[in-house]
Amino acid sequence: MTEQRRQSDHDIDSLYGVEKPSNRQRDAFLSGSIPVAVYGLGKMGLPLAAVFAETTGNVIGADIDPAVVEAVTDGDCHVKREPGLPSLVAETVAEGAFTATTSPLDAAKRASVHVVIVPTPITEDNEPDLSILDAVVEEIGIGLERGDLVLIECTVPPRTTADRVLPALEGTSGISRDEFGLAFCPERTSSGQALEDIRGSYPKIVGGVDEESTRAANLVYETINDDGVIQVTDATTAEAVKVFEGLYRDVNIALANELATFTDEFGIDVREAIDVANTQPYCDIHDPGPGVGGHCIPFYPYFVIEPFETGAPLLRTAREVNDSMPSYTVDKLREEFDAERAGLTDTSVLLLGLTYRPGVEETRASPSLSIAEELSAAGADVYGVDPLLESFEEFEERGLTSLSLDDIYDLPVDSVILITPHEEFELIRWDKLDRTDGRLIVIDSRDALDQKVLSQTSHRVYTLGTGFTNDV
Ligand SMILES: NC(=O)C1=CN([C@@H]2O[C@H](COP(=O)(O)OP(=O)(O)OC[C@H]3O[C@@H](n4cnc5c(N)ncnc54)[C@H](O)[C@@H]3O)[C@@H](O)[C@H]2O)C=CC1
Ligand SMILES: CC(=O)N[C@@H]1[C@@H](OP(=O)(O)OP(=O)(O)OC[C@H]2O[C@@H](n3ccc(=O)[nH]c3=O)[C@H](O)[C@@H]2O)O[C@H](C(=O)O)[C@@H](O)[C@@H]1O
Repeated sequence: MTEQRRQSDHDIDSLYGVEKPSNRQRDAFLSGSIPVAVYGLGKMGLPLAAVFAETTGNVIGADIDPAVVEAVTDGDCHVKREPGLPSLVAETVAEGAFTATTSPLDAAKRASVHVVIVPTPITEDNEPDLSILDAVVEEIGIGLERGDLVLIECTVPPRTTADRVLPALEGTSGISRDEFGLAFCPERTSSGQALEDIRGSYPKIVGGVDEESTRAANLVYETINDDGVIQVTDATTAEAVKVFEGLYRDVNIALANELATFTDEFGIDVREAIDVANTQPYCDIHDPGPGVGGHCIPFYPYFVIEPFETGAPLLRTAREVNDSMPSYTVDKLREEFDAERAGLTDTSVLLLGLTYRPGVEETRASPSLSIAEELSAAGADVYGVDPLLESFEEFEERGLTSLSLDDIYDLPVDSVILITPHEEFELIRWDKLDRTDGRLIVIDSRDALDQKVLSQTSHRVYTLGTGFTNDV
């Protein structure tokens, strides 16, 4: 770690508009004489701050959550299931390369490079909520100095950096826009592989509000991203790149989900048809499932649908299709119980996997939330297992009773819906799961269950996008 740092170059303490050769600026950045502040130390911000600390030796993390700051200060890693992150946080904190504060203003006054990676959620009305970003930008503006560089990494609607952040920084700091740098440099990382992605699974994108901002941002990210940096025309282009990645994904998943609803009428395994269609290079249909969760993909479409006049019928329709999948999943189960003329009332349903995807302890927009709600409303007894979750409050509010994986064998369960295929579910002993009166109905919404194992049971298994796969 320390061998990366060059001889300290104390007469360079900022990057924007500095009339020094780029290699001298790079050496100064690597020597730690240009302090970096990272605002937001969550799933994305903590690994990012740790990598900058490893690289420059001089990072101040700012997070308004005292528990987060306390953990970092103690060298602890509060973000779970990120390979390599606990040791990197411990090392960089022990080395004095990484400190944390609950005051963004304190960080802003001490840093010359400001990296913002705080939440940019949407409101109940699906409007982008940039209030957290605005708050951080205001603090940075107060602490801003000439030559500073501000890098926005959190996903925002196109035009936010140029039309909202830039004027806010000028207004709060009193410094004119040609005396500090501002660029949009989207975070393209996936939870569970954050360090690998940040260090260069794919290129970093940078787009500045002016050429000098783009140049300075490029210099910063070239020090941490081994796959290189793509400089785009401006900040809005960079914002569009990030949002387009997410929009592509939401629309593509919607196509896969809509195709899956043809399974029974076509009488085919739609998943097989998708896999084979994807064997030619210009087809990449994604996987059908019970819905699209997380705090990114389900929300990015609203960063384009809501703030702009231009119509977005395709984006809206894709959201409707994906948002219909939890009900579609419940309907598959309902059809089964209706066939027995029992309906869902007083049946017991076990939900396997409540987070939005395997291995990530996140439940925002998770399909399991609406599936639990709909089943409870239909009069079913709903149980749920998720080995990643410690709190089930938002599910209990929806009528779900949480269980540990070991408890499921004592349950008088009539049906099981596999929603999120955590690897722990591979240990389930399906032959020990039995229904009191009749055959256990299993809905595999992710095509994740071992059909060989299930074929040795009498369970009726319906796989979303495939149909019945064990209908003896
Ligand atoms: N989670 C993901 O997979 C990805 C997220 N992103 C972007 O990164 C942003 C952050 O995502 P995560 O790290 O997952 O969120 P997170 O919820 O895990 O962490 C956000 C952190 O920001 C802190 N925070 C909130 N308000 C603050 C303020 N005013 N000042 C300082 N810190 C504040 C919170 O205490 C929390 O620790 C997202 O909004 C998204 O735009 C981008 C790519 C991937
Ligand atoms: C294009 C892309 O892969 N973007 C990533 C995505 O990460 P995220 O954690 O949101 O996971 P995801 O794999 O997109 O899954 C989102 C949701 O969609 C579902 N999903 C995903 C892929 C698929 O074929 N079918 C499907 O139903 C998942 O089950 C999940 O509920 O969004 C991140 C983000 O932008 O926040 C981004 O940085 C990540 O690289």
